[in-house]
Amino acid sequence: MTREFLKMHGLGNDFVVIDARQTPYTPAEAEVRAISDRRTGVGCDQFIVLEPAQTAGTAAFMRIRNADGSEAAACGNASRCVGWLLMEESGAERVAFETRAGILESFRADNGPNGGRVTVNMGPARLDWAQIPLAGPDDTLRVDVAHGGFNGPVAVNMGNPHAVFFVDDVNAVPLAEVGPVFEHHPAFPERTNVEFAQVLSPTQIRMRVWERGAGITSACGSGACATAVAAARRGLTGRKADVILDGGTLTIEWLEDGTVLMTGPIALSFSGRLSPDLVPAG
Ligand SMILES: N[C@@H](CCC[C@H](N)C(=O)O)C(=O)O
Repeated sequence: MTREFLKMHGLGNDFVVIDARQTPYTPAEAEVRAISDRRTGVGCDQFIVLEPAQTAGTAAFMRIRNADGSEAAACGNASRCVGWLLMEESGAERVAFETRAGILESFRADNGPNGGRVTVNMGPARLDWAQIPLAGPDDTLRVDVAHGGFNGPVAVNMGNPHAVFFVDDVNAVPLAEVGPVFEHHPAFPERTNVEFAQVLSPTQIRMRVWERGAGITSACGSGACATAVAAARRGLTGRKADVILDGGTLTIEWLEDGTVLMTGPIALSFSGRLSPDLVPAG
């Protein structure tokens, strides 16, 4: 059976979205990798499957797979895309849906072109070493890892692990070289997303990302949240900041209740049908 899909993105961080609320779909790792492949498949950073809601009051369960087939508990940009889809479907101004990281609430920030800007509450930023998780007790404000002249990142869990390095010049960071080293560093037993951030002002941060399971992407929503939380924890910014990524800008606010709001544009690029050729035999 072939499946219909939507291709969506937030700031160029792109997703194949499959609605499996009526007909179950649990693709194997090899199938996710084949569909995510940009040369031979549809191509995407993350592969999103909407499953039936598991909790009363939620519209769906959002399952998140990285391009390498691994599963993630959080994806900020896909959450904004899925929030928009579910609001379009119901006509409601707010929607709640579930991820492995918990129940998220999303609402429209404005009604601009092609979906406008959408906000999602990503839930609490978790800051204890065991919640990141780190391999052992350490100060999450300056984790004891170093490579290639970079050291002491701030660790934040936004439903998924992040290591945020503050640097003087984000454009000078050899991301493709150092990103995978920190992603697979033994200090992070579940691997980690890796962000390099340059504070431009108390309300503006420039950030580039190496995503766990996907590599360099043009934006990472949970990474932008982690970066804003990390900057506020270090006293470099206030609790609200614009995070400027390669693909555009997200506005992040770390609320006093510990949860994090993220606002930015979403876009629906096209829809299609998966070719059976993309499903590896066996
Ligand atoms: N692009 C995402 C994050 C996707 C998951 C991440 N690579 C992980 O493995 O944790 C976002 O917008 O947050």
